[in-house]
Amino acid sequence: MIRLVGVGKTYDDGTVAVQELDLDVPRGRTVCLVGPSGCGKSTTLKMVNRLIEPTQGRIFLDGEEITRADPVALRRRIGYVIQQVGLFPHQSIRTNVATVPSLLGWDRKKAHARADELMDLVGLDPAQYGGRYPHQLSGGQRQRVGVARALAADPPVLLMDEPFGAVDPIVRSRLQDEFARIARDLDKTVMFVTHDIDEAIRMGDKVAVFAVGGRLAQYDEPATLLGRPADDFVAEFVGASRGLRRLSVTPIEERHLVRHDGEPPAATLPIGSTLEEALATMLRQDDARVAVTRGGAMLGVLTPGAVHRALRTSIAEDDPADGADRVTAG
Ligand SMILES: Nc1ncnc2c1ncn2[C@@H]1O[C@H](COP(=O)(O)OP(=O)(O)OP(=O)(O)O)[C@@H](O)[C@H]1O
Repeated sequence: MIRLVGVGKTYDDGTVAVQELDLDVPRGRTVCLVGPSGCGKSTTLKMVNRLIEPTQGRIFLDGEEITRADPVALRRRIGYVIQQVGLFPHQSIRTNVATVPSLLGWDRKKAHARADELMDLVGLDPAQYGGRYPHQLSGGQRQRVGVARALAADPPVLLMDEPFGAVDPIVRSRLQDEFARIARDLDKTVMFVTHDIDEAIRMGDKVAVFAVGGRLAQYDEPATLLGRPADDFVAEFVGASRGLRRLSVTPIEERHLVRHDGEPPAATLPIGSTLEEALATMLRQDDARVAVTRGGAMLGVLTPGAVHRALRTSIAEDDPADGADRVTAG
């Protein structure tokens, strides 16, 4: 859907922000660009909607080279969400969300109906918030408005630059979950910039790790990134606790389950849920076991020991040097 081929950007003062970048963002998927400050993430994003022109290489959207496209028409196909949401302070939330439909010439009633529908989608009651002004909302609510506004013209592509950077961790985690659901339900192709590896792993179907100087250090699915970092830089960036981070990307499989005798546990999860969900379920109750089901039928039981073994096995399978021989059954 979005394809960068040999893309580079050297600013006028000689700063090399991005080097020889090849990146393919598949349709309907979310790709997170992550890396330390100044490594060229935002520059990359802005080259896709032509806020910045590359000095090298070519960028394609749906097979069409974007440098040949009219920038205004291009931006209608690409929603853009940034951290400082940039809402119009003297316009109501409803009017803010309806900005793009109004620019596209929709009549006011239709544009406002669309705005209400989108406010609902991002979890803001239009009756309660539609008439308010931006300063009457919390930071998290403003971010939701930013997402709603970017979705208003129903663009197939969304570019998001640290959209949830300015809100507290709890609100942030809710926004991440809700946005992931919306992107999936609406089948959006998303490029998402963050400097937070946890956010990248949580949101990305694939994650591109950038090193300073705009070099792409690794481009892989989250589990591969955690299991097999391409080099020391990536290993350090994903961090020493990458074993823990695997919890959220490792699905429960049948081989992880133990047989149960007697009374089955009350808590259940469908097979394919993550080990993180299993652990969270265990922590919510006194019984530390979870029944794992497929189509309502129980396949077996997950215990804390089984979660530990599953995690150790998955680390070992990816990186035999990291303890394969120490994983024991039982
Ligand atoms: N207009 C500009 N002129 C010169 N250098 C620039 C310009 N804009 C950005 N840069 C430089 O390009 C490099 C990449 O910047 P960019 O904003 O893409 O990084 P980033 O990875 O998004 O950083 P952050 O996480 O801090 O937002 C940085 O060294 C930055 O100082």
